[in-house]
Formats: sequence, C-alpha cells, structure tokens
Amino acid sequence: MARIGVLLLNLGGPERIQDVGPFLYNLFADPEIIRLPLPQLQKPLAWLISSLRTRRSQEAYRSIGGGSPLRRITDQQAKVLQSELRQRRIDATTYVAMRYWHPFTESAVADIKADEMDEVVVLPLYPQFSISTSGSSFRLLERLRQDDPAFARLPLRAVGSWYEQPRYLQAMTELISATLDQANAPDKAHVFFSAHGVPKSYVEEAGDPYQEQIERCARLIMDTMQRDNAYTLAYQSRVGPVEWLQPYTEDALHGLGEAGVKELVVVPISFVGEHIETLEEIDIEYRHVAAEAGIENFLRVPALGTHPTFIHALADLVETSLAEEPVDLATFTQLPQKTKLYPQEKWQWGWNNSSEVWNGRLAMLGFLAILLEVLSGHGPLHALGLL
Ligand SMILES: C=CC1=C(C)c2cc3[nH]c(cc4nc(cc5[nH]c(cc1n2)c(C)c5CCC(=O)O)C(CCC(=O)O)=C4C)c(C)c3C=C
Ligand SMILES: [Fe+2]
Repeated sequence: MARIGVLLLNLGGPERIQDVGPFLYNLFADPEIIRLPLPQLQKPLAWLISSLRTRRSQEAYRSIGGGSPLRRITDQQAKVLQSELRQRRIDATTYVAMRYWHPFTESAVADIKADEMDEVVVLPLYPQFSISTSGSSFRLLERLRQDDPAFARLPLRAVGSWYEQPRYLQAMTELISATLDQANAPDKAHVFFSAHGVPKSYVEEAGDPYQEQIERCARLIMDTMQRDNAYTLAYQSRVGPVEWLQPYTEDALHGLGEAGVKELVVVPISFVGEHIETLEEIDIEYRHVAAEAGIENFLRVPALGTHPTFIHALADLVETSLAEEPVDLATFTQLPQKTKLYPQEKWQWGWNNSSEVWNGRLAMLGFLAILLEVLSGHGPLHALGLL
C-alpha cells in the first residue's frame, strides 16, 4: 500500500508574546502579503512595519492568553484526520506546514522526506483560495521543489479550494443552526459572515478568486441551511492605508444597527480554527462595535476545529484527490492577471502610468530613508541639523 503524506497548510501564529515581532516580520517579508514594485524593499519594509506593529499586536495576543492557539488546533485537526484516513484504509500520515511560524513548511517537507512517503497530498486549511494564503504556501512549495530534486521527484497532488465540498457546507450549517437556536428570536436573528479581507487590488488587478469564492461560499451555506434568516457578508482585519474588500465589518455592523437589527449570529467564514481574529477581533472588538451600534445580542459561531462532519469533509477531499488525476501546484499559482499592476518599466516623460509608478517608487524610497533615520537617530538630516 502506498504511503501517503498529507501536508496541511496553514498560516501559523506566535505562541508566546516574544514571538509576535519575528512572526510579523516573516508575514510582511512575504511578497504575496505586501506586493511591492521593488523586491529590494521587501525586507527593510517588513522590518519597519513589523517593528511599528509589534506592540499593538502583542496587546491583542495578551488579551487572548499570550499567544495564538492555531498550532495546537491545527495539530489536533491533523491527528484526527490521520486516524479517520487510516480507518478508511488509507496509509496516511499528516504533517502540519505553517507559512510564517513553527512548524515551518520547510521542516514539514524534511519530515515527509525522512519518513519516505511515496506520494503527497497538499491540502490547505483555507476553504477559499487567495494569493495571500494558499497561493503563498503553494509558491513556497514550488520553490522548495525547484531547489530539492528529491522533493521534486515525489509525486504531489494539490487541492486548490474546497468551499463547495458538501460535508464542509454541512458542518458549517450544523454550527450556525445550533447558534441560531440560542437566539431569543431564532427566525429573526441576522446571520453575519465575517471574512478576512484582502486588498482590493488583489482581486481587481492580480485576479485573486478569493472574493468570488467567499461570496459563493456564503450563498451555498445559506442554501444548504434552508432557513429564511437574512444575511450579510463583510470583510475584517484590514491592514495599512490601501483600500481592502468592502463592506468593512465595522461599517456593516453600524449599518445593521441603524436598520434596527437586534440579534446577530457572527460566522467566521475564512477560518477553520480559532485564532487571534476570531478570539480578539470578533469576540472583543466587533462585539463592542455592535453594542455601540445598538445590537443587543451578539452570538458567535465557533470555528470548525475538529467537528466530526468537518473532519469527514477533509478526509473526503484527500480520498477524492487520490482517486483523480493529479493536479499540480502550478495549476493554482499561475493566475490570469486582469491588469498589470506596474505596466511600464521604462521611464517616459509626462503625467502617465510610467511617471506615477516611478514617483511612487521614489516616494517610497524617500519615506523609508526618513523613517530609518528617525528610528536609528543617524543620517544626513541629523548631520545637517534638520532632525
Ligand atoms: C483566509 C485567511 C486569511 C487571509 C486572506 C489573510 C490575508 C492577509 N493577512 C494580512 C495580515 C495579517 N494577518 C494576520 C493574522 C492572521 N491572518 C490569517 C488569515 C488570513 N490572512 C490568520 C489565520 C491569522 C492569525 C494567526 C494567529 O496568530 O492566530 C496578522 C497578525 C495579527 C495582527 O497583527 O493583526 C496580520 C498582520 C494581510 C496583509 C493579508 C493580505 C494581503
Ligand atoms: Fe491575515
């Protein structure tokens, strides 16, 4: 019987307060998270943004007990999935591959090789595909395969997204229904899907299918549930100054409050385990915003974790992937670009795309130089007595 390695992809999260800074650095150093025209700027900017954000993020992690539970939950999911697959007579071993914290993808791949697996199924723990999540992990795996002939020789099958999987929809429906039944008026409570956002340019310029998949997923869950409650979909966790997918969760909460909604059942739709953005952002921050908006009862649907129907869904995905023609990573990493983000590399005079791109690049370099000088206390502006 073939030995199957099931590689479960997730984001990773800092387990201790002192891990927050390095975790944020790893996240912002990823070009799939901050898309920059100049790759040389990636690391200095990652250092700068992570340094500026660490204290605020640490506060959030402190409020949920000092660290992310994501590793513990993902390890449990891996363990339960492995026994479900073995019960189905598949000789499977599960491996957890995090993108920005331990256990890193590189070490999971090393374990798969050391254990001499015959074949690998890559299964992201994100139901919907985004360039910034599954896409980033797929690209990393592609690079690891390019650099390592032994890993490249290992047959590999990738699952891209699985938000339409019937048992996943069933598991979501079971959890939402159980929470709706706790409402004072279950038929009137408003179902509020809160998805992790991405910058709008990911969808409109880089062709990220994330928004479309999130919207379809929310619709499919409501259709599967067969209850007549009204629902709203909004996007949370915006970072930085650019525009992200709309409506933003805080605005949508205000809108519903103004419309007279009194009971809300909040569904985290892009996550399958509890983490900082469910436990802190939804349970603490958005609960507060909702109360301010006049919403009296704020109920939150738990993340799937090791819900038995969900584990069956994951096992079905592995079984289906093994039964079908192998799908490689490139199928998902080569997205059709809608518009080229930086259309002209060559300088042109005049107020045109090219000058805007180059002005932007120069402004970014200048901004970075000033910030570095402010933080380090040394540089030409200090020498001239201007700082
Ligand atoms: C589908 C899920 C996710 C998408 C899409 C996503 C995109 C994305 N995220 C950031 C910035 C941050 N994300 C952070 C934490 C975080 N993000 C996800 C999932 C998605 N991110 C998870 C599961 C977690 C939590 C991990 C944990 O610790 O439990 C953070 C760190 C927390 C904070 O400081 O707020 C940042 C920053 C961007 C920029 C982005 C798309 C471009
Ligand atoms: Fe995120």
